[in-house]
Amino acid sequence: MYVKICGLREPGHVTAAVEAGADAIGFVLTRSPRRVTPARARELASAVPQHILTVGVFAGESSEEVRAATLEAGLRAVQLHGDHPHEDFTALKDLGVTLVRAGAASVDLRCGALDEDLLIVDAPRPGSGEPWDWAAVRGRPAGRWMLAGGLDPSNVAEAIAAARPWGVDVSSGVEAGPGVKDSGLIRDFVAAARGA
Ligand SMILES: O=C(O)c1ccccc1N[C@@H]1O[C@H](COP(=O)(O)O)[C@@H](O)[C@H]1O
Repeated sequence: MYVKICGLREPGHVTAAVEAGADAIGFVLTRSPRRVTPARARELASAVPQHILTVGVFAGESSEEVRAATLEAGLRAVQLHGDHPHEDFTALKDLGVTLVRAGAASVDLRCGALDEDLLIVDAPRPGSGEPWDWAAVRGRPAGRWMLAGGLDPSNVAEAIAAARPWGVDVSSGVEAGPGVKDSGLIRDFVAAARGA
């Protein structure tokens, strides 16, 4: 089970995610209580070993803005939320980073449909921590897609059983309060996802 921990802002929480065995760590570079600057993301990502994917999270920025922030932060993946057209993915191909498309269950759920490398199937409001009907995406074609939206250490095993994803992605569910991560919850989440 591939596990991504998103919205990290403090070095101690990055260390907790690395030590817990996360496969990917996300830095939010768009409007959110978890937003960091590209410079801060670079600083935080410098402590992440090469085998863990560092991801910049965007929602609605232009491909030029995404490109500039990703290069400044030195990240290895770009995650685009919302209705980004195919052209945005095409325009970012030459960055040489992993492209992640994130959208609600109502969008085109075929991974690769817009030339992305990974897909995230999320709640209607990303980063809200609101659970949704995870079982609604069960039976979709197998592929590199992550389930997100309202996951936490106590429900991730149930969500995996319901949706049967390739991976899971969490932000709010490993926080003590809005935008404030909790190292214990990060450890619990990774363990629960891997034990599912
Ligand atoms: O985490 C955020 O603040 C965020 C803001 C804007 C777009 C995406 C964001 N995070 C992504 O949202 C889901 C997780 O949401 P939840 O809080 O666990 O319910 C996941 O895809 C994050 O990468």
